[in-house]
Amino acid sequence: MSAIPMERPVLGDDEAAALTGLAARVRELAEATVLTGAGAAEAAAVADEIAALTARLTAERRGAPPFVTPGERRMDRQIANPVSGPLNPFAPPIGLDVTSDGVVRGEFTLGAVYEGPPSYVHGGVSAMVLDQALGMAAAATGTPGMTATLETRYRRPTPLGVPLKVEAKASRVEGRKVYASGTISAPDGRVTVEATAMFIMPQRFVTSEY
Ligand SMILES: CCCCCCCC/C=C\CCCCCCCC(=O)SCCNC(=O)CCNC(=O)[C@H](O)C(C)(C)COP(=O)(O)OP(=O)(O)OC[C@H]1O[C@@H](n2cnc3c(N)ncnc32)[C@H](O)[C@@H]1OP(=O)(O)O
Repeated sequence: MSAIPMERPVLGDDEAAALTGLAARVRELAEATVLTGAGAAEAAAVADEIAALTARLTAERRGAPPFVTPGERRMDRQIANPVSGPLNPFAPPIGLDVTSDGVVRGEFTLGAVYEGPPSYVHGGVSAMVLDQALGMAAAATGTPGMTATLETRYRRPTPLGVPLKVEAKASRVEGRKVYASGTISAPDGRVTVEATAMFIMPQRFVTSEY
């Protein structure tokens, strides 16, 4: 049971492009917010202006994030995904490609809003990125599933503000279970985080068209 309904409006190209542009500006706003030295009075004034903008957007409010018509991959319809979704200001967003042999790859840079230990990426953010990449690798086998287990091993701190790579691949499928592994690596090629995961296609989805 979720408070957000399953049914989704599907955006046309123009609206998806406009909302993607809006999300990009909000992403910049989030970074500007954590880095600004504007001072108390200016910060309060900007907060009032942003509240007015939020009210404008909320005037026409959907009950759930919209989808787009997917291309080749059904998983691409979730344009508001918090890792890869260009419509989601919380997402970096990370473009994740799936090769014909099922390897998921992406390059990305994480800024100050994702900081955990000073100057390094928050471990939960790394886990989220890996969950998405490994989940897509699992889905590429033809058996998409929910994360049942996700184990992360943080080998070295992951630096902010430099180009990182994520890579993932499924290793085996056992009925409704898919096992996958992957890494995040730093610009020097050294792995900073390793992950293994198991995804399970819920029984209720086995006969559905998902
Ligand atoms: C059609 C697919 C629909 C999914 C769509 C996903 C989108 C894919 C598309 C695009 C990829 C994008 C990538 C996304 C990446 C991010 C994904 C997430 O963040 S998912 C959110 C976090 N995960 C949860 O919230 C799960 C919560 N848990 C559950 O819903 C259930 O527990 C679930 C589905 C994991 C299993 O439920 P059961 O009812 O289907 O499974 P039972 O029949 O009880 O068990 C089957 C077997 O699995 C084992 N099992 C079940 N849960 C386990 C667990 N957590 N750990 C280990 N084993 C487990 C059981 O022991 C059993 O094993 P034995 O067959 O008897 O050997």
